[in-house]
Amino acid sequence: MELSARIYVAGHRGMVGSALLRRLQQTGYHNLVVRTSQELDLRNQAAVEAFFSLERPDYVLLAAAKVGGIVANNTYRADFLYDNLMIQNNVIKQSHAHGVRKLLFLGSSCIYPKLAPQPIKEEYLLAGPLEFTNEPYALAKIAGLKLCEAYRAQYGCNFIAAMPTNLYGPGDNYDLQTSHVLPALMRKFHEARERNLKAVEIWGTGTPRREFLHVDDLAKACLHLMVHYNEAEPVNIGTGEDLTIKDLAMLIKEVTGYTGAIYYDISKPDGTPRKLLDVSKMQALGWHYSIGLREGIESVYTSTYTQMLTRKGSTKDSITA
Ligand SMILES: NC(=O)c1ccc[n+]([C@@H]2O[C@H](COP(=O)([O-])OP(=O)(O)OC[C@H]3O[C@@H](n4cnc5c(N)ncnc54)[C@H](OP(=O)(O)O)[C@@H]3O)[C@@H](O)[C@H]2O)c1
Ligand SMILES: C[C@@H]1O[C@H](OP(=O)(O)OP(=O)(O)OC[C@H]2O[C@@H](n3cnc4c(=O)[nH]c(N)nc43)[C@H](O)[C@@H]2O)[C@@H](O)[C@H](O)[C@@H]1O
Repeated sequence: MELSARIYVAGHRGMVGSALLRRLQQTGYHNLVVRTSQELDLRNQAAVEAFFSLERPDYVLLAAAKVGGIVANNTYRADFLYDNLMIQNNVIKQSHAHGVRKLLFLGSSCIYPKLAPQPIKEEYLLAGPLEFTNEPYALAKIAGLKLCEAYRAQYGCNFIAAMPTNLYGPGDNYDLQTSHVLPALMRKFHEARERNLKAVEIWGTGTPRREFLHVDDLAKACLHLMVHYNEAEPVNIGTGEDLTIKDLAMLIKEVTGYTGAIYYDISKPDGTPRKLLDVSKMQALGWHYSIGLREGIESVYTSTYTQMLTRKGSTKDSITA
């Protein structure tokens, strides 16, 4: 990608989109195209066509989606399926219609079967039933990666698909009902310490295992793929290491300095028992993560906590959002 190329970052205000924007700017790309969802609702087919006709980007990074944790996915099942299908169908189709040279589609590790062999290889896709709680979202993401594959087969489009593991970092969602586990526990432990609460509630049994990648590492991986990868098959992006939710809670409890008790609400779903990605394909392409989990959690907590103290950043960044 030439530094002068017109690059559209869809979802630039999100956790991933903003990390992509930071990385592109740090790398010297200066012809970047962005729109908020208020300026351009990507579910609106005519509006997306008009946008592409006006802006004619050379490259597209598709990081716009309806995203949330296990309870949000299981609550807003129709919205997670419909919104994500509409967003990706419109952006991928208009990217073809307007001659975009390369598009990166972001899926998720939840596309794989609930009980896939671990670590999960890309070829395990569709080899078994999905996890119920996020099946709508997973089906949308599978449709997105298949649509990229189909445009490549039929029209020769260079549309590639990355499957990131669970992510965290600046700009994460801290709403306790819709967020993912890591930001949720960071907020819960922080507020419990601030309010001197006796105990913190963890959802589920604490036994599921999860892999976590800092979003700045993901952004580097995405740009690496934009430069070095031109194949149809999706590529897993992760650390190749996981831990139990219980151990994650212990780590976040230690980082936040909370000293109270923990209890488990087993009425909440555990979801997939484990979804550790096989990251050998990405390693073969010459990329490896660099931000360790403890280091990443400490840096996110410190920066978010400082922002909250100085009342900076959008409410989304604030622990008390
Ligand atoms: N977070 C994770 O753990 C994780 C893991 C694997 C994969 N991913 C993937 O990474 C991508 C980004 O996730 P994220 O965590 O960055 O999510 P996020 O923080 O919620 O950001 C999502 C972005 O999508 C935009 N958006 C949503 N609906 C839209 C619409 N109708 N029209 C236009 N824009 C819309 C939002 O724009 P506004 O801010 O302007 O409203 C927002 O900036 C998604 O494809 C997700 O599936 C995320
Ligand atoms: C990457 C994302 O993975 C998501 O699955 P998934 O990791 O289970 O989503 P999370 O919401 O991160 O939950 C991971 C695990 O953490 C447990 N957990 C414990 N305490 C909490 C809490 O306070 N909040 C949350 N949110 N979880 C909590 C939760 O029950 C589950 O077993 C998919 O739903 C998305 O679609 C996406 O694919």
